[in-house]
Amino acid sequence: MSVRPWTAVPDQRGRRFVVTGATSGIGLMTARVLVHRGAEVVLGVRNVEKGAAAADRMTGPGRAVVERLDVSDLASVEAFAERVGDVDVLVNNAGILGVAQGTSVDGVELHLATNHLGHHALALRMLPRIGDRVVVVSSNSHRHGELDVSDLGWQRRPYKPYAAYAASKLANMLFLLELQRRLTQDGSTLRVTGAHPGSTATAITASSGHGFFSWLGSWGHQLVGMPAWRGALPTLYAATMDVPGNSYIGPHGPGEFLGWPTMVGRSAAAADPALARACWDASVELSGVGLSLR
Ligand SMILES: NC(=O)c1ccc[n+]([C@@H]2O[C@H](COP(=O)([O-])OP(=O)(O)OC[C@H]3O[C@@H](n4cnc5c(N)ncnc54)[C@H](O)[C@@H]3O)[C@@H](O)[C@H]2O)c1
Repeated sequence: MSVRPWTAVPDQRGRRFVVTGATSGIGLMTARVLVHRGAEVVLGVRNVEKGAAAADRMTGPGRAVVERLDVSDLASVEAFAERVGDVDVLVNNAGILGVAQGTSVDGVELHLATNHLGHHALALRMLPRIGDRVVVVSSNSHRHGELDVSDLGWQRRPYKPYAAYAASKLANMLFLLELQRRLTQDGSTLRVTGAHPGSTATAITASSGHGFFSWLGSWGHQLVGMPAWRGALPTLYAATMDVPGNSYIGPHGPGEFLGWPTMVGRSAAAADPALARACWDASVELSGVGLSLR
């Protein structure tokens, strides 16, 4: 398959976005490009000083505003969703990888709480005020993910940081599938799209493990990973181009490293409607937030 180079993010004047985790890496670059193309972008960030410094460096006809958001904390998600107002697009980007076993303030395993559950709650709380679409930033690591909905806290299995990351990224894919299914069933025209950045040299490996192999993996990632502008392209494509709901956009090219945004495949588990429903039900139970379009 030949895929044409794409960097032409359409004019975004008059459009409003939320990007979570916009102080570094792919989220920072996504927000920066959107502001450059004329959008107003709400940066949902844990550290508002860092957010303000990032916003100051964004130039263009658009503008960036900073709002506090700890996506691993369901109370913070609720407060953010109440403050943020109407948007066209929510980009669920914030993420952590390979951290030591731990739980969020709500008692949920940290990868699941940050990468999936907080974003599930955020999207569902904001949905009545979203005009166009929700973008789920997942990863092809979802292919290695196994989601045991009866043991989301890793109580009955030995905890493995990368397995927990992959499971949370599979949960992202299942959320994409199930939210789109429910919206379509309810007659909504809202779209849900997914993105896989490809291997990108960002800070995400900085918090993962401290052993030799973690260090080696992190170092290798920095050495061979794409620059953040390139890793942001699938997200920008999924957020701004006219693609159908449930599209999953990633780089097409040699391995994970180069290539231009296009539709890419997903694992069988990520397309399993029964698993998507089970993940949805478990997430609603943990977060207390379900689907309401009003
Ligand atoms: N870098 C890669 O190779 C790669 C590959 C596939 C998928 N991804 C995905 O891309 C997304 C962005 O990652 P990145 O590589 O830019 O990493 P990064 O570490 O540079 O950025 C992650 C951002 O999320 C924020 N964040 C983390 N926990 C948060 C919380 N509780 N509340 C609010 N913000 C929080 C961080 O502060 C940071 O701004 C993640 O979802 C990741 O899984 C990255």
